[in-house]
Amino acid sequence: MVRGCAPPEEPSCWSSESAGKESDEMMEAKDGQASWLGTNGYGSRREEDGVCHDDSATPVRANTVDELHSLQRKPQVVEDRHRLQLQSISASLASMTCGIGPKLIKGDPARKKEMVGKAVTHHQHHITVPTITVSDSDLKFTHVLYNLSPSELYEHAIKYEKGSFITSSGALATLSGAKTGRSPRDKRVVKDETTDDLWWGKGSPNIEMDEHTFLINRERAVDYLNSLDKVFVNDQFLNWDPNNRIKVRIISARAYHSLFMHNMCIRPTYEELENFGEPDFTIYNAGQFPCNRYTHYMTSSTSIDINLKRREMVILGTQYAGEMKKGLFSVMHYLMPKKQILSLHSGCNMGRGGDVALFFGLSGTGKTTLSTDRNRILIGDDEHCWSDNGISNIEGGCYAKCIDLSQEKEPDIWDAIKFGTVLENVVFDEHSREVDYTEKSVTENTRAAYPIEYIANAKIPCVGPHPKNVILLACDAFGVLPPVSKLSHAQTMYHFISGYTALVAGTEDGIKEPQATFSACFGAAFIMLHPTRYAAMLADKMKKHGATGWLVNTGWIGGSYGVGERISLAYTRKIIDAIHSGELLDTSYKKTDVFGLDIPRKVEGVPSELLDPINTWEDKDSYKLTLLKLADLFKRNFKVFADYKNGGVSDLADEIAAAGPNFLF
Ligand SMILES: Nc1ncnc2c1ncn2[C@@H]1O[C@H](COP(=O)(O)OP(=O)(O)OP(=O)(O)O)[C@@H](O)[C@H]1O
Ligand SMILES: O=C([O-])CC(=O)C(=O)O
Ligand SMILES: [Ca+2]
Ligand SMILES: [Mn+2]
Repeated sequence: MVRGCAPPEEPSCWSSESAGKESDEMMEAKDGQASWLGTNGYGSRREEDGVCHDDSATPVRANTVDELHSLQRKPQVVEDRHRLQLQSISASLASMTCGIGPKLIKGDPARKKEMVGKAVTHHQHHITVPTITVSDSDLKFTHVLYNLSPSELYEHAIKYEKGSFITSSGALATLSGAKTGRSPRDKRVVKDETTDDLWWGKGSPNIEMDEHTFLINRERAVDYLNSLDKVFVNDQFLNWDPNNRIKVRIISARAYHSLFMHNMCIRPTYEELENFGEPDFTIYNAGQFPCNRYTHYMTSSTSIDINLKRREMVILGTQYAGEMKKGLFSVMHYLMPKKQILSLHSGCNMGRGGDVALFFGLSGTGKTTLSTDRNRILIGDDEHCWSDNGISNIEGGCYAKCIDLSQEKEPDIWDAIKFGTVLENVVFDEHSREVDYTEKSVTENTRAAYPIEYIANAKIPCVGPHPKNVILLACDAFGVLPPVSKLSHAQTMYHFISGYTALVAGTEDGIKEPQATFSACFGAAFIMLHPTRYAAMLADKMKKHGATGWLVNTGWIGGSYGVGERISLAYTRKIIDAIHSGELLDTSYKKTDVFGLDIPRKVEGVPSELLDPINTWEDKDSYKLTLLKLADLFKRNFKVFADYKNGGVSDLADEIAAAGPNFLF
């Protein structure tokens, strides 16, 4: 039995409580034969007719299997507030052209049949919007599956979504469909009178769209969602800082999407949900349905559209769940700086003594891997805010890369992959359901999304004091950046604005092998304002709170990609330990040519010859050429920022530009 509870109309002797009492009595009765025999109550043997009946257990009071099943479930109490929730959801799903929302019923459409003969309205609350019916879609009901639990979402996924399976660890394996990474080229932002301060034009991730086209796509998504039998609705929060938290609503067609967001956003308590009211931002995820390529601004059948004025986002033509996560992150990159709060594409953890470290870096550089650390408390793995009160995580979950995941190297992430976790695009044994993390046959970008409390030493609530160390992670496929260097203030800004890495395969659609990339603020795909605006805020906060900047190369040593190899995670962890402990603050340093980086001569647990990359390259000439090549790429990339006058860091601009590589080519 899932729950030993009876429907409220049944006498209380059917409750689990009295069932428990009965068995106690039976235990007592064991000693005294007299009371054991001849009793007629449940739980005893009757021998009056000379036949020993096998009914020593309490018989079930049900005439059919269906009735028995109905006893399993504790019905939800339905009250007036559910009507308000449904009204709010119907308003969210209102079509622009007819101005009214669909008729909604709360509950699973599959349970309709079971309910026949029962008091359906006890379980399924519905609202109807008074209207003169003009279309067939107005005649139907849409079932709303509101903030379902992981167990319920598992059942929906397994029943209705191809490719959904329970793996041997209990995680839900699922497929994200044709897209296995984000599609930044298909992202659009509505340009209107409220978005003058956004970063537009060359280098910006914000490709413009007009309001009318947005509404066309919105209508397409809403019509699609309303045509379905059922939609999933998640009402959740973003940002653990209670003063700056926002309420988000995600309307989607797949249990996979609903479970993903359940894990990734902050889960409201029962009381918080009672008082949720209207969302601050709504996502319409109609990912299975394409956009119409004849629509203006559309260059493919995928479109991810953000409208800041309407506080809405529409997803068409991609089921990759990361679009929702990172779409909301873009929104936070717009909203938070307006309140002087810096939004960051970074991981964050804290030592037992309260020292906080930020881990910046592009996709695949190690934010999740390195912020998840046995010896430290995890605040978050990917998206944070830095306000006057300190750091807060934006999310309620983590999103780890799984390719080549091993229990030995990443034990905490391994342990987090259990019941409730969404495993995207992994390959598993058909029978044992053991996942093979080395398999890339669906994609290299396999992922696990789990609630943050699945990491044993997570900090709940996910907030912490001002950071002491700011670690910039780069996965340098050229293999010329040192494994670790200490940065001056200007160098920290230079490398933050540059946002260099060698993008690791897969996270962005179409990238199949590492290639050098510059992405301002280590997240150009998500920022909304000009990069210098975020950099100025970071400079200010680091100065004010005395944080030290570090550049850590989690990429190649001993040669470029193809010749050398990626530095071992074990060494990188030793380097990070030395930063946290303060060991690297008082060690001796030497300055490198070209980039002018200060590299330590010694790090506990790491062979010293690794610390200067020239030592690990066999071909020294090739090393020098590669170093100059990378430096040149840095210079070219930085030119657009050095020329930029309106970012608010003009006094700093020269100093920052001078902190980049210096050489004659
Ligand atoms: N030396 C190393 N340091 C860090 N990570 C390493 C190292 N060597 C290999 N890796 C692997 O690189 C990957 C880093 O991915 P991770 O999930 O931490 O990326 P991320 O920065 O969080 O990216 P995203 O923003 O896309 O989530 C992991 O698969 C990790 O096992
Ligand atoms: O958004 C994603 O798909 C994964 C991620 O964290 C990133 O790319 O930074
Ligand atoms: Ca991550
Ligand atoms: Mn990320």
